[in-house]
Amino acid sequence: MFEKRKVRAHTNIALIKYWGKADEEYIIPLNSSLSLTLNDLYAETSVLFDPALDQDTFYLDGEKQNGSSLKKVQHVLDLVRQQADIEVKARVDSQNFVPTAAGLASSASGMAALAASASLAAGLDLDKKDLSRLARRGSGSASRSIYGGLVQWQKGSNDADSYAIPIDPADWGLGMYFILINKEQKKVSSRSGMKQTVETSPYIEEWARTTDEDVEKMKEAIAQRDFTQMGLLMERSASKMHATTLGAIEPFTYLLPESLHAIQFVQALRQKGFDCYFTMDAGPNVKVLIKEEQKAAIGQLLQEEFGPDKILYSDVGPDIQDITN
Ligand SMILES: O=C(O)C[C@@](O)(CF)CCOP(=O)(O)OP(=O)(O)O
Repeated sequence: MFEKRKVRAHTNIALIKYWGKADEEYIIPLNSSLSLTLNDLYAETSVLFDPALDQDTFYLDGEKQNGSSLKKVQHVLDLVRQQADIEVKARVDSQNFVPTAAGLASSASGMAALAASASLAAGLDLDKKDLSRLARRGSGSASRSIYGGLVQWQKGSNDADSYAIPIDPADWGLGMYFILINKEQKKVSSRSGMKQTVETSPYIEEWARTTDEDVEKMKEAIAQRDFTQMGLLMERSASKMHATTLGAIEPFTYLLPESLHAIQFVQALRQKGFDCYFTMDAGPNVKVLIKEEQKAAIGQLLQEEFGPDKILYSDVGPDIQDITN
């Protein structure tokens, strides 16, 4: 009756950030965003709808999950059951293929892989647009992991028109370094961080108003293959996003002192003539967009400064893949 399906989806890092929801239930964002899908960080998720099960079960890296992570998975399973007109419970197994370094597993790849494997396992054959919409309901940034390369999540205004579209395969020599900052403080999740910011920060309106414009400028820079403009727009977006949290009540920041050190080191490399630009998300790690041709030189300098175990590299990743064996 039902067969198990398995999908691999890759992590994406936003160059122009998604930060804030216009609608919490449908995860409609305040602004459009634009990301780069990465090859070396991905999730593989399998789903089997099984009439013998009396409840959904979810295993993450072999550990049975309960609480909020199970609820997020069940939310996507319920949407799939609605669309497929079935009531059957499912077993979900998800594995994160990220270097053991903490804080790199992203809900984006996991939720995108879940949306695709669950819909296939329920007998639905959604196109990429509808897969992106379904993944979005699991986690906003997951809507972008349906595609490889450079991807825009067009904010839309409702469930039907808020989804990602591929912008550029980015097969012209881009790459990204991760500087892994050790984490002392408990991480504020992106979901709760953006909620608090939307509700209390005076800067959120300006964030939303200017970010759609930033997406258009980024698309122009991509079309021109203007790496410098891409890098500058990316740094401004990350800085603007993190500025909004400092205006929240109560103020908070994802930056640790080591994050600032890393940012200043990246900017110092630029003064020395390297093409490298930073970005940051809802955590202290610093990501560095580079040209693949400078990978060795920049990598060596980063490893010397931060230690080889704190530096990871990924080149550009592909669309989601059905890997049902
Ligand atoms: O990725 C970006 O555009 C920027 C961020 O990573 C933060 F810096 C936001 C990711 O938010 P997500 O985890 O998707 O939130 P959800 O919709 O509440 O699940």
